[in-house]
Amino acid sequence: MIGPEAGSDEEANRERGTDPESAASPLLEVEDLDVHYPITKGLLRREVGRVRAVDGVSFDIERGETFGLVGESGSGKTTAAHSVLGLEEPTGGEVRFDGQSVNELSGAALRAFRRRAQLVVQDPNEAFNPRLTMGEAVAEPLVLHGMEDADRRRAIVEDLLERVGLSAADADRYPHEFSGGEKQRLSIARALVLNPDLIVADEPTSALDGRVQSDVLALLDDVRREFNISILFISHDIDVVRRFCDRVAVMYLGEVVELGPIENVLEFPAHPYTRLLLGSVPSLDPTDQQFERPLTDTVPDPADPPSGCRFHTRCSEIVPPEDVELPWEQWRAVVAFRFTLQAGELPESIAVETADGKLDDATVRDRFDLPATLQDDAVDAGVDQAISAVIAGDLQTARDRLSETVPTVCEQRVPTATEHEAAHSVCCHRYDSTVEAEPRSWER
Ligand SMILES: Nc1ncnc2c1ncn2[C@@H]1O[C@H](COP(=O)(O)OP(=O)(O)OP(=O)(O)O)[C@@H](O)[C@H]1O
Repeated sequence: MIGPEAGSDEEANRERGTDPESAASPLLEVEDLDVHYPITKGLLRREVGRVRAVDGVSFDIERGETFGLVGESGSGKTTAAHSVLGLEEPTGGEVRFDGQSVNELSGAALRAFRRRAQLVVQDPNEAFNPRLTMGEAVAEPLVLHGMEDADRRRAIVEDLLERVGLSAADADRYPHEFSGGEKQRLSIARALVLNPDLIVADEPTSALDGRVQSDVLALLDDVRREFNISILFISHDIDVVRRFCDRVAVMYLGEVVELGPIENVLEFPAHPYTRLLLGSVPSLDPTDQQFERPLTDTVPDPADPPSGCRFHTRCSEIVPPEDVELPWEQWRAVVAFRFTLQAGELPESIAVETADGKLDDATVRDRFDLPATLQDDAVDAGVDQAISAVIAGDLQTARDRLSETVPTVCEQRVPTATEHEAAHSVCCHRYDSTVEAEPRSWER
């Protein structure tokens, strides 16, 4: 073993989860996790709202598995990761490690957990004290956990440095003498020194260049295999997750919208948000189909998330009301108009022309790809009124008119997780048998 000596075999087995009873359950279980941050106001710090950074998130991680959490910045990945490590107290739900609730751990059990679950952060420059040699830095957790024998610490550190592709002599060098990639290798060595069962890697390669990124990913993969370590891998980059993870959960505004085996989710993405993330990965193949753009680029504020499906304000697959009869392109143009106005993303030219009193119906239609007449009479009338309101500079009336004209189930009901394929679930109304809408086809 790499780290400090364990006690009895039974204890060691229990700690590493290799006794038959604990090995049967996942190493990590995250159940209905909420982390809400209060928004306060005034001297008395009165709570006026909450940032729902993580909202009802559930997933498991098996022993030796690499599980990815992917989503845009602000989707709640880091907050979820910090709760897994017990660094952030959940507002609701539970994190269980080897069957035990992380937030109820204390004394020896808490110390054991701190040993068994380690964090590797994004920026290796922040991870090391410039005044400590790398040997001292990597050995620090051993000291904190009571290993007094300096020769033994040194032997463990030298062995680890070689395992992560550096040399034993590097133990005597200081952080500034290493490149970013080498420092990230050293962070991994430090995470390994206590013989962990779980490594939480928060964007571990996003501060590194392409080639170095691949080397660090390969190293993480090697140590996972060699030591049967589970990895919770956090990234905004779906392509990195594809190369590295066994399963993935896609997060949007604090919620998991799709979860399943990596090849399944990324080859047959069911959720429009997953499709959007995949579409934003540039393809080397020019014959690849271009994906539909989101309705708007504005990511809503997690302190005030949209009702129903949180993605509906950007979703290019948003479900039309049952009584609306429009060709797909017209429906898409109408909802893009609606949610662009709602997000306040009015094109600058329109804002200027409104102020000058020069805006007319044809210009608004042109900017929003709206035809002169829409095929559905009721929608046509509502859009006419909304355009008149935009020309008059009354955006609130325009928004109200459009939300009355094209209400959608996506804003009215919260979608629940539906089984899409084996072990693959998706939260989208298009997969709900009670909603009159089929999933749209996906081709890459
Ligand atoms: N301590 C805090 N107080 C208030 N809001 C917070 C706090 N920490 C995070 N948030 C908010 O919670 C949301 C989720 O943040 P988080 O850092 O978990 O997202 P992320 O997906 O990891 O994004 P990034 O990749 O940018 O770190 C964001 O809107 C963020 O502003």
